[in-house]
Formats: sequence, C-alpha cells, structure tokens
Amino acid sequence: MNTDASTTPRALATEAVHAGREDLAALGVHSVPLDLSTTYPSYDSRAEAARIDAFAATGARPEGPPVYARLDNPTTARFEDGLARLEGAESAVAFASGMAALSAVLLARASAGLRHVVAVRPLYGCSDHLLNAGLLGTEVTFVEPDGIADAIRPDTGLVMVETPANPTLAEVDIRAVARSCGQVPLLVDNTFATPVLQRPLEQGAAIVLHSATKYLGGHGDVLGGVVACDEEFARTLRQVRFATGGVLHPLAGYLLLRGLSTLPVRMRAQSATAAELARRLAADPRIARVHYPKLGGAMVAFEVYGDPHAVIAGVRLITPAVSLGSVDSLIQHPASISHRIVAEGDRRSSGVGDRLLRMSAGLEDVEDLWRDLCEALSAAGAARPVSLPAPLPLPAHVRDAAARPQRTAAR
Ligand code: MET
Repeated sequence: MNTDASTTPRALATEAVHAGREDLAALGVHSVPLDLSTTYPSYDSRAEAARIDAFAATGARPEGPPVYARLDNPTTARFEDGLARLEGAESAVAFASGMAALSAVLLARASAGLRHVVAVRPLYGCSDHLLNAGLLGTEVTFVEPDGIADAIRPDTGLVMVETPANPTLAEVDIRAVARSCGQVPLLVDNTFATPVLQRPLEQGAAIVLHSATKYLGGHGDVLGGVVACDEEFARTLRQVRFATGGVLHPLAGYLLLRGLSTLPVRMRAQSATAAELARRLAADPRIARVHYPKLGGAMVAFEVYGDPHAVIAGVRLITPAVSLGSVDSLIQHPASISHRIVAEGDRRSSGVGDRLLRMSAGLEDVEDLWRDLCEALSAAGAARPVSLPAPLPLPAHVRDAAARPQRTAAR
C-alpha cells in the first residue's frame, strides 16, 4: 500500500487544517505569516518589468514576492490554495466580497465577447440584481433548470445556479444542469452547501463561487469572495482582479484560511441543529411551510401564518440580522433585506414570499434556540388559520422541491 503522504488523497477534514500551510514547518513557524505589505521593494527594475509583462501576458501568479498587493498576496494565496483543495479545483482566486467575485467572472466572460448569461432563480438577491439590471453590460435569461439548453445562444458565456438557493433552499440537480450546458461553463454558487456537503466541480460544474463571508469565514468578522476553477480561467480572473481592484485584504485572507480549518466540524454541528429545528418547525401549527434541503446544511427557511416582522422583533438569543454562516444564529426576512433589491414580482414568482423567514443555525444548544424561536413565534400570533389566501404559484423546480417529503419532517 502506498502510504506516501504526498500522493495519498487526504480526507477533507485533514485538508481543512493543512492545505495552504504545507511550508510552515520548513519556515520554522506554526501559525500563518500575515503579510500586510502593499508594495514589494526591488533594486532591479528590469526584473520588475519582466514580472509585470509575464503577469499581463499570462495572469499566472508572480513567482517570488509580488510587485504590488493588487497582483497577489502570499497570505491570501494560502487561503486560495486551501479553498481550491477543498473544492477539488486546480485554482482559486479570492476577492473583496462574493459580489466582487461574481463581477469578475461576468467581466472575464464578457471580455471574451460572451455577454449573455442563463440563470436559474432564486439566486441571492444582489446576484439576481447584478444580472437583471445588466450593470456590467451583461444580458440575462432566467429559466427553470429544464429550460437551460434552449436558452443557450452563441454569445452565452455562463450558466449560473445557486443550490441550495438563497433564500428558499431550492435545489437543482447539478449533474443534470451541467449536461444541459454543453460547452458553456456552469457556475454553481456553493455558499450555502460549502465543499463539506457538495463539490460541484465533481458533478460537472466549471466554476464554483462562494461568498466567503459566510461559512468559510464562519465568525461574522470577515468579508470576502472566492472563485474555484481551472488554472486557465483563474489566470483571466487574476487579470480582471488586477485591473478592477476588488482584492481581498490580507487580514481577511488570514481569517478565511483560519476559518477553513474548522469548516467541516462547524458545518456538521450547525447542520444537525438546523435539521432538528426544521423537524420541529414542520410540526408546529404556527408554521405554514418549512424549507430544508435534501442535501442538509445549516440553513432553514420557513413561512409563518402570523406576522414575520414580529418574529424578527421577538428573538432575543438569535440575532436579527442579514448574512449567515456564523457560529451564532441569525434570522432575517428576505423580502425586506437579502432580496429587497429584487422586484416584487420576480421575488414572489421565485418563491420568496412575504411570509418567508430565513434562519442560519449557529453553534448554540438547539433547545435554547428552539425556546427563543418559540417565544418569537408566539409573539407573532396566528396559528394555522381556518381559511388562507391561495398560496403563490411557484416555479416548477421550487414546487417539486417543496413537494418532496421533508427528510426532517418525520418524527
Ligand atoms: C445585504 S443583503 C445580504 C447579504 C447576504 N448575501 C445574505 O444573503 O444574507
């Protein structure tokens, strides 16, 4: 048996604490060096010119110290290497936020003359808005998953899905969608699942996007984004990042690498809590519908019969705040915050109704969370009423997902 550590594949939990840190022992340090330099001294201008030429021509990471922090940063590079390993990607490129990361992908494809995007709703509200408003000169066609192949045009540069989706947790079959894409690269926003639950590249996706602010960071104290892909596309992304400046701060790179080390254990614990909350919510007369993915995960969404704003006003332990993925639990009303920027009609038709709440389960004890949620739900009034307005029509894939037996609903 080959037991050579350099060739034997390592488990995700092992990679999470070692990837991006392999050289530390040789450097004689245990924690990761944090390089805050904005510029890098060199007495050899000719060599600097050659390094800039090489970057401009290839987009490959500069060898040796970077010329300037907008090209590359050694601390951020460690996070990129770690995340690439966890996603099973050749490369990863980090950005100042998830939206900066998505912007760079769109610009990279548009720079090749491929301005058309095919996307499946729901997406995170600002992703939807960036595409729908055409802010970067792109044009979007929103379709259901089975409409992807027909929507692809000669100028289509990208197919985009988010699964489980923000905020409804609707899931798409990545393999099936990847088949419909043909030669067009499929981007999967994997923010909610993380590579702990799902590795889209293994299922045919070409590009994985993360808001690293969420589970990768895990503590609500760092904003970042990252794209995992092949080295060829990473090179274009680095050139876009250099030219547009959406770089990740090195301290953020440091915190994100640190976040990766506990990602598997956090995801497991937080997912178990979310699954238990989903199970209890499904049996609660104050709840009209629970959304929890077949894949699992630490997010749960639910529709209340009562006033959703009163639930937000009523929580005391759970933090009433947008964002997700932190060690402490958060709850928000998507129609008011995360998806506010999406036009009301588009929001509703993609399943983001006014009674929907989205909760990110943290590491607190599940009984404490349940007590807090129950008190807030009681304050919101209204249990299952005798007559309700007809439910909003949902797109077929969202409807199908909701109709599937909930893996958490059984006692
Ligand atoms: C500013 S709105 C949202 C931030 C984050 N992407 C979320 O879905 O919560």
